[in-house]
Formats: sequence, structure tokens, C-alpha cells
Amino acid sequence: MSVIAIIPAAGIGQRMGAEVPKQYLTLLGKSILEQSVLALLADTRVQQVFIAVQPDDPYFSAQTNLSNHPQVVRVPGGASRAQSVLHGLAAAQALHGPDTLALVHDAARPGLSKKLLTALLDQAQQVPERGVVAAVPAWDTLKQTNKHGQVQTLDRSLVWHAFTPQIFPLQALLDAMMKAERAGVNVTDEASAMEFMGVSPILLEAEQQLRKITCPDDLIMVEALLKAQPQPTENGVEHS
Ligand SMILES: Nc1ccn([C@@H]2O[C@H](COP(=O)(O)OP(=O)(O)OP(=O)(O)O)[C@@H](O)[C@H]2O)c(=O)n1
Ligand SMILES: C[C@](O)(CO)[C@H](O)COP(=O)(O)O
Repeated sequence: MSVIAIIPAAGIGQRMGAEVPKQYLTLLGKSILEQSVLALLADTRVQQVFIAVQPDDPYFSAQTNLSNHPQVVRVPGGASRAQSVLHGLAAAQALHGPDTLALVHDAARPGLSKKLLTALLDQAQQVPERGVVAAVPAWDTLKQTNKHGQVQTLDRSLVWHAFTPQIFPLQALLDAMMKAERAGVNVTDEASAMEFMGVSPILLEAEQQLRKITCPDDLIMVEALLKAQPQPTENGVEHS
């Protein structure tokens, strides 16, 4: 199955509190958005990248490595992440056939390694109907509260933090997100829409560097983790 990518990048980064939306902050010499897109294009199976940005976004056109990239398509973002993703899926559906996988990846997660992307795509192409979600297991003890303030401890061996990329068949995902939104489901990730339709995605363990950059501390942590990665040398041999 061919693969396209949807990058929701139409947020304002309120929790980051920066002068510009966080996807345009600089990380290791490039914007966070460019880092995330280039990470996806490292696998040649990704044929096209649909980036959802606010219609009045004044920054994207200056990202010339992206706005001039032959595989990148700009689409209008929406009022929510789910709406931005839906706009991207609809644009992709108009250009790609029914046997297409949609990989959705937050612009705010620049730490996607080629190793993990390869594993995610391999898994998704083996069992496309289930889809695959990058995730990390919960390590802390987790508590759940109810509206009465009662606290319950969860079995953390059964709990994961869902990240992105999340990969599903394009048509099935578009249908699921439209139906879940219409049913009033709080669609905060693509898997929740697919689960609403009865699909149980495969969770694939991801690295901590893939955490979402939400607040200033996240940027410090992700930059430190990426700097600690082995860097390829001229002869291509990696060293730490
Ligand atoms: N209407 C929206 C809101 C968010 N996003 C994107 O969804 C991803 C994850 O969302 P989040 O981390 O919440 O980003 P923001 O909404 O920008 O952050 P905040 O909630 O702090 O404003 C980000 O890449 C963001 O740009 C989007 O495409 N469209
Ligand atoms: C999709 C996601 O990154 C999975 O953890 C997360 O749900 C996005 O949440 P946000 O509030 O839109 O950042």
C-alpha cells in the first residue's frame, strides 16, 4: 500500500507561550516543523506530505524548504487538531487511491527516528486494517479521579501514552473521524476515532525523544535527547 502523511501544524502553541507558534521555533538549526517533515521524508515510502496550517499563517511560506518542496502540499487547518487532520485527509483522498495508508504525525513531535518510522511503516503494511500507533508504556503510578474527587489507581502494566505517528488506511480513517466527530466523541488522536469504529490498533513502543513539544521544558528535553544521538560520520559509520 502507498503511504501519504498528514501533518497537523495549525496550532497556536498557547502552552509554549512563545512569540511564534511552537512549530516555527528553532530546534538544532531548523524549525520544529521542518524537522518533523524531513524525518518523515527519510523513508521513501512516504509519497506526499499534506501540512495543515492556519489559512492566515504568515510563517509557512518562509519555510521555503517545505513550501517549495515537490512532495509537500499545504492545506488549511481547522479550529481543532481533529479538524486540521480531517482537512488533510480529504485533500489526500482526492489525489490518492483506495489502497493508501495515511500516516498522521504532529508537527510538534520532531524526534521521529528513521528506525522507528521504518518499523511503524513495516508493521502498518503487514496489518493495515488494524493500524499502528507509536506509544510509550506508562512508568509512573497513575491515578484516575472522578467528578466526586475519588481517586483510583490504574494498573500501569495496561496503560500506554499514545504518541504519533499513527497510521491507518486513508479511507477508513476519514470515515471514522467524520463519524466519531458527528457522534460527539472527543477525538484527540486518530486511534480514538478508529477505536470508536471497533478497531484495536497495534501499539509500537517509541523512544522518549518522540515526546510532544508542548511546554518550554519539552523543547529543552527533546533537544538534549536528539543531541545525544549518534551522529553519522563522512563514511556513514555512526558513532556516539
Ligand atoms: N487547530 C489545531 C490545533 C493543533 N494542531 C496541531 O496539532 C498538534 C498537536 O497539538 P498541540 O500540541 O496541542 O499544539 P497546539 O494546539 O499548538 O498547543 P496549545 O494547545 O498549547 O495551543 C500540533 O502540531 C498542532 O500544531 C492543528 O493542526 N490544528
Ligand atoms: C495526538 C496526540 O499527540 C497523541 O498523544 C495528542 O492527543 C495531541 O493532543 P493535543 O492536545 O492536541 O496536543
